[in-house]
Formats: sequence, structure tokens, C-alpha cells
Amino acid sequence: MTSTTPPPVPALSPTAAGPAGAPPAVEVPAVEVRGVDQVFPVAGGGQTVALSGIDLTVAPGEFVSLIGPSGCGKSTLLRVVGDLLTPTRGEVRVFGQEAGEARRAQTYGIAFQQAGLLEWRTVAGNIELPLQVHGVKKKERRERARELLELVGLADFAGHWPAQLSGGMQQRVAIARALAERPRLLLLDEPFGALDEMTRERMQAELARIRHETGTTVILVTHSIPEAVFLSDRVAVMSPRPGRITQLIEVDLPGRLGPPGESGDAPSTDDAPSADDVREQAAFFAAVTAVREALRAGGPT
Ligand SMILES: Nc1ncnc2c1ncn2[C@@H]1O[C@H](COP(=O)(O)OP(=O)(O)OP(=O)(O)O)[C@@H](O)[C@H]1O
Repeated sequence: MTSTTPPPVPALSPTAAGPAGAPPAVEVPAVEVRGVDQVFPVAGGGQTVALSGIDLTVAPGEFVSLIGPSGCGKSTLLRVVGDLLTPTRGEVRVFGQEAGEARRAQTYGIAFQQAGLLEWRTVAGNIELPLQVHGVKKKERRERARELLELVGLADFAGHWPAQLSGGMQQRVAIARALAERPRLLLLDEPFGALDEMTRERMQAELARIRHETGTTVILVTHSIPEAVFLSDRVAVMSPRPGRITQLIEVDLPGRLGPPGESGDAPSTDDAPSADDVREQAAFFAAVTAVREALRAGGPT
């Protein structure tokens, strides 16, 4: 006899629960990329198909890395998300807005491999620049720059000139500047690519902490498998050109710092395992292997 017991009603997740009687509130993704192609014309005729049929959804507060062989379109995809490039086909929405609207609403913070600091402005002056451009009053700018310098561990360097800082310190200033307007989405293109290995690992730990403290959604372009695994909730593996996302690999490292309030077994920044401990976990090596195999399966790197 067939059971007539109704299936259990699934518990509503906090994001799906609306007020009594109201339809459930659906969480708006931080980023939605649908069917994006990017084609560049080539001088003398012809074209380069940089991206083909890209679909990607990033949840609020999530950290996603883009990894793939050189020239596969990682930076192009980041630029499309950041409205620095209009896709040939397809659609991008950022926190429910069309990408151009999101840019005008100052949703983005962007940092690239070169820190790109203005040599004639002090460290604090560089961080204040986007605020100044948008008319924020001097006192408020000073206060925000002070907070950000604290956040990136450069509280004593406000009055220094960029040329007086190491590469790693300059990159921290660039990240502080990208965070100045409290963006909901941080786009990072190889921000640690020019740094030596030790500095790079330290910066990765800093970025994990900054993300944990600010709750910012992050998309990172990187060539480094361990970097992607250390930082990301998911790693998007891309094929050689034309770039497609061939696999999305979830990374779950016990106790690692995650978004605010979701730090796994780690109750606070102080009690979280050290970055070195995270990098020595079996789960870390397993995720590195999974990404490496996905890259190999996608074609030559
Ligand atoms: N503005 C442009 N005009 C023409 N072609 C471009 C342009 N930007 C990128 N491309 C081409 O698109 C392809 C993807 O470039 P992109 O820089 O996105 O790759 P990538 O994966 O970030 O590379 P890398 O890892 O080497 O930095 C490359 O073939 C590149 O030459």
C-alpha cells in the first residue's frame, strides 16, 4: 500500500523566510552572469573569441576565484562583471542591478596586479582619492582612511609616500583604496602576482581576514592554485580560449575564516587556525589536486 504521509515540509532558510503571509524573500545574488560571449575584433580582420557562453552566479559574501590558462579570458570576465567592458552577448547583473547601474551606485571596488598608486599623494591621500572624487567631506575622508589603514595593518604609514613602501605594502594600500567606499563587491585581478612567495602568502592571509571582517563579496583572478584554494569558497576553472567555465569546485577547509558569522569551527579571528595550519590540512591538498585535475582536463595550461 502506498503511504499517504505527506513529505516533510523543508525548514525555511533565514533568507527564504518572509514576514507572515508575505511571499518568501528570495536572496538576490551578488553577481549573475548569463550567456556571456566576448568577441574582440583583430587588426586586419578576423576576431578573437575571448569568452563563450559564460554562466556564473556568486552569492552575497561569497569568495570566488577564476583560474585557467594564460589568455583564457579571466581578466576579460572580471572586466565584464565590473562594467569596464560591455559583453558582445549576454547579461550581467550585480546585486540585482544591471552592471552599469551597479557601477554608478559605487557597488564595486577594483584592484589590479599593479597597485597603481599616485606617487604624488601620500598613502592616506591615495586611499581618500575615490572619496574626494565623490565629494566626501575632508573630516570623514580622514576618518575612513584611518580605519582602512588600521584594517590593512598600515596605521603608521598614513603620511608616507608610495615609493617609501614595499610592493606588498603598496598592494595593501591599493586594496584599502578599493574598499574606501564600502563596496559590496571587490574585483581583484592578480593583486599579489608581482610579490615574492612569502609576501604573497602573508597577503592572502590578510585578504582572508579583511573579507571575514567586512563581509564583502570577492571575485579574484589568479594563476595560483594554492592561492585560489586558500581564499575561495568556490574556484571557477576555465578552459583555454575561448574561455568557458568547465568546473566549479567547492572548497571547504575546516575552521578557515569565512564570511562574517560563518567561520566554520572558528568562533573568532583570534581563535581561527593559522594560515599555515589551513595550508597543511589534508582538505587543502585534496582541493589543490581537484583544481589541478580540472585544469588538466580542460586542456593545456
Ligand atoms: N581589448 C582587447 N582587444 C583585443 N583582444 C583582447 C582584448 N582584451 C583581451 N583580448 C584577448 O582576449 C583573450 C583573453 O584575454 P584575457 O586578458 O582576458 O586573458 P587572461 O586569462 O586574463 O590572461 P592572463 O592569464 O595571461 O592574464 C586573449 O587572447 C587576449 O589577447
